[in-house]
Amino acid sequence: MVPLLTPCLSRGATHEGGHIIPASTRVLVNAWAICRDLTSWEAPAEFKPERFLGSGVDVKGHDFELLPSGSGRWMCPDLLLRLRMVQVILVNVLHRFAWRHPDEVASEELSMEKFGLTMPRMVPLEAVAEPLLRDHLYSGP
Ligand code: HEM
Repeated sequence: MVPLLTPCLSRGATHEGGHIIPASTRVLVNAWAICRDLTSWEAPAEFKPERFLGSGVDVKGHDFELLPSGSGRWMCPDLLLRLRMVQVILVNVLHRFAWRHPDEVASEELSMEKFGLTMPRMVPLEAVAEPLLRDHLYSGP
């Protein structure tokens, strides 16, 4: 995740969410804080992908409560490719391997993030992959 979107400069005076933004103001949108806002999300810090089932909220920049790739003219041009790649990679690794963590680890420890330009994990994720298919299906062409 990228916590702060690309800095913008207001061309004219405007107001947003009760705040006055004078002309020529440098504005940083805090996407991290937006997607943890309790007025939009229930238990935002919990990993609950099912919250999106039937919600109509997506990541393509139309829903301002969730902006992992920004929005509008300056949003990330890689978004659509990335959405496809995530599906292809995830389906492949889940189909071919059973995954588990090597040790007993509390789930809170697993989800901790480190702040920066991007937000890497606090503790690197270790995972053990056990093949689910027959051996010859893992060899190259
Ligand atoms: C997980 C991977 C990625 C994430 C989370 C991500 C996220 C973002 C975000 C949040 C922005 C700022 C959008 C805004 O300010 O409204 C951005 C901009 C941008 N991203 Fe990505 N990005 C990713 C991967 C990539 C890749 C692989 C490329 C290139 C191949 C790329 C190219 C760009 C470019 C060129 C911009 C600037 C767009 C502009 O200002 O016109 N991104 N990205």
